[in-house]
Amino acid sequence: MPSNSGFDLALAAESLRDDVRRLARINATMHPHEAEDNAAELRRRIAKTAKQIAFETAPRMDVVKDDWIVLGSVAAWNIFIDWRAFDRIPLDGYISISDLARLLNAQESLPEYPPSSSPPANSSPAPSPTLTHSRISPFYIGTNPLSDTCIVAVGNAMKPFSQWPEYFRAYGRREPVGPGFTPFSFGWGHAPLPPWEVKVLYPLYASAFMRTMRSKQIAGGDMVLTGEEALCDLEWVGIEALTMDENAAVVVDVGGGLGQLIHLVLRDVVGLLPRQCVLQDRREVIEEARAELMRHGLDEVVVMEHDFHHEQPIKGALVYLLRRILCDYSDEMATGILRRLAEALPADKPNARVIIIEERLLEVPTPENCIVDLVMMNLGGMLRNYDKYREIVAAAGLTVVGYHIQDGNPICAVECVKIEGAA
Ligand SMILES: C[S@@+](CC[C@H](N)C(=O)[O-])C[C@H]1O[C@@H](n2cnc3c(N)ncnc32)[C@H](O)[C@@H]1O
Repeated sequence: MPSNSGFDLALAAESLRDDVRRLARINATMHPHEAEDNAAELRRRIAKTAKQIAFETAPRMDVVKDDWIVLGSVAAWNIFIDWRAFDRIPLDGYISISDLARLLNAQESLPEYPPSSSPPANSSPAPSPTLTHSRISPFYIGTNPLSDTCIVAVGNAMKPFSQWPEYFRAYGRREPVGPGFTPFSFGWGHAPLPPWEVKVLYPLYASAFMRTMRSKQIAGGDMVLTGEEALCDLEWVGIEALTMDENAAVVVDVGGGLGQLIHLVLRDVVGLLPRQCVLQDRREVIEEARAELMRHGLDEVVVMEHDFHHEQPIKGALVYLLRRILCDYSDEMATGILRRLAEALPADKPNARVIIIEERLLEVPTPENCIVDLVMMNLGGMLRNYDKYREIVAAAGLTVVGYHIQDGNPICAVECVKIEGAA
């Protein structure tokens, strides 16, 4: 019967039952470890329907309380990650709470409140109280790239979120424009500083953040850059690079982090030489970026310190890449960054361009897309759609010549060239 919200409980329950049977049939044909990573869409649908049913049927107070439990659970896995407690739990066994407490140098009563995602297994043959891994908690082990993403989810999202009431009381009910006085800076106790200056004060957090940028598991982390599968096919860049001086700057990755995108560009774009690529970033990132590129045999990539709010020192490159940069900034600041690149584009290469690659604001935002947008607001930025890109790009003296999106992928690539006659 449909509820007040239009949700048809009986229909949902039937489709849940059918999907669960489908999954059980798939699981039956596979080894449990294989089955875990299979049928992702089906699993997602089951979980979503089950959550909807729970939301529509549970006593209303329980739904409210569930959110409180989530808050506690986040606090628990956050401290377990910080103390590397997950790393101490054997993958195929258990650890007693007292042994864990001893290894963590913590009072025994503290790890007695385990993150809810790692409940002690009922079938554990160990004397209680013990902890075992759940199917999720190995993701929180320090060597797993997802654990860095969890650290960043707390630092960029939960910490500022929890201070929103004070933030908006102090600065008014409007979106931040940056660079300082962002919810992120406020949440970390350094309101006047821009977020990147705050991160410098917390080197462990800053390195966890840089590692997440390298992660292939976050949106846009693993991109194909040529051919039919590419979001934005850069094959032409390699062809053109062959006609250019071997030491000319062809591709400049502005705010390129540890070189994760340059690495993919050089993997895919045939004809482009490492020495024709430039990676620019902040001072504290550059040394690590150089070491990282050397580790991948890309020591000929030119690595330089540069602040993208200032004049671009490399003039006349064929492509300036801005991946996951503009979404951190308000329209005014993003326009400033683009204008520096518009000024650097060569007048004699009409196909030279700035390419923006980052998550876009979806027409029908998914819950994940909404959260990313809110996290960007914490930093003083936002997600944008085609119209919003067109506005900031035009304000910078550029025009959009390509807007590339793919079904089921929130990342977009925006290709921009200089408006003829623009200074
Ligand atoms: C969100 S990360 C994106 C990194 C990389 N472009 C990617 O997509 O993986 C933002 C990058 O911009 C760099 N950054 C921040 N402010 C900068 C500035 N003013 N000038 C140059 N780089 C900056 C950061 O150090 C970081 O590497």
